[in-house]
Amino acid sequence: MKIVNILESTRPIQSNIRNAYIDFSKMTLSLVAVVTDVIRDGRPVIGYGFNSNGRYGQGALMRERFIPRVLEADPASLRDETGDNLDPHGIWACMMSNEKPGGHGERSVAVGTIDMAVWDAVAKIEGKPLFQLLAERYGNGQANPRVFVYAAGGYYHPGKGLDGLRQEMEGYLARGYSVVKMKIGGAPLAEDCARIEAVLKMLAPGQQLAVDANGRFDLPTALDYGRALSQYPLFWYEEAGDPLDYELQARLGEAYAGPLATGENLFSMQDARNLIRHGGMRPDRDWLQFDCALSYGLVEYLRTLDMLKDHGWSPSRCIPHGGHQMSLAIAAGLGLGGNESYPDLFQPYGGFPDGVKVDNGHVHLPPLPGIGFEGKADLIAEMHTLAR
Ligand SMILES: O=C([O-])CC(=O)C(=O)O
Ligand SMILES: [Mg+2]
Repeated sequence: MKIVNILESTRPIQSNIRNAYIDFSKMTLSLVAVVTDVIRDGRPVIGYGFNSNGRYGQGALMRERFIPRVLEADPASLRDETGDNLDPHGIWACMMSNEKPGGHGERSVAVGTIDMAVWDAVAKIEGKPLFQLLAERYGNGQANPRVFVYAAGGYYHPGKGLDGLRQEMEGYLARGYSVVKMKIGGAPLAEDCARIEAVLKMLAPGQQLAVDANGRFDLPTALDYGRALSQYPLFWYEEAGDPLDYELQARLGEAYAGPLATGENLFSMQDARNLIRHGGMRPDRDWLQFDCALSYGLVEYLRTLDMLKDHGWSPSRCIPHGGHQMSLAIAAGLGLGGNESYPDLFQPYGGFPDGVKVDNGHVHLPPLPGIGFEGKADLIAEMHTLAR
């Protein structure tokens, strides 16, 4: 068996929201299809992938380097030891041939997006859900398809105001989420505190709020916010400072007792390891948000999970950024703490298979072959425009 083609296309996911750092008025992503010559139910098996919001489409890199390397390789070097399926690790090594170490953000999104499509194809060829395949190959053999999810939103939005924020959060809570997240750092501290208090007042026992500064603060501002936020029972305080400022993260962790979260903008095992080595993150309460779709894919994420284990961290402290089904599958297969979701944003890419309901902050993944994209009608329709 072999890969016969890899297609990519840049697709819009723009909206008029804003976080503390960027607006999403021109946001795009790359959609990828890995077409194989394996036939199932009379059709070729095609794996699909896409990158998470926040980093734009990656077509140029894919077309110039990563796709030709795979298509020009000896197909035998990309198969697993059975010869009947692809080897994601071999394909990853092929994509990364003639690439120097370091500088990960330059290519980690392009590689991670193709890697997602490869895993989708591998699980479909095996005829099982990716979460089950992962539990069998890398986990304890037993997947847990019930996964914690939280609702991310609470963006700054022209004319939104406190009423708009409350309405948005009410919608998430009514849909069964128990944790909701909102942006901070895009308004003065006093205004952000008023926004936070407006949401906290709506929460019932067992429901919690997380806040996300998107890397906006210098150390004094991160600490000022930390002092103000410590009066609230927050689920977490996310990405206070620049993602690569491990010293800031460590100083904040000494001053702020509540849970901190970060990692969505760390794009390799080595960067994640620097956070663990130097960022003062606390394995008993903090959260790690590395997103495989931005950071070289699941092949690299497996290395990151190994690194975490070596440093005494449980995979249950990981709740990835991005709100895609790939991380849901990893969470169910390998025991992550849950996954982000954007109930009303970045559609049709985010979310769950049709009919999956959030119940008490959890979803139950249906046993669809692959990552599960075929279970989401609007998403698979978009994917079919690329290849079917
Ligand atoms: O606003 C964004 O860039 C997305 C983000 O930080 C998140 O989902 O945590
Ligand atoms: Mg974030």
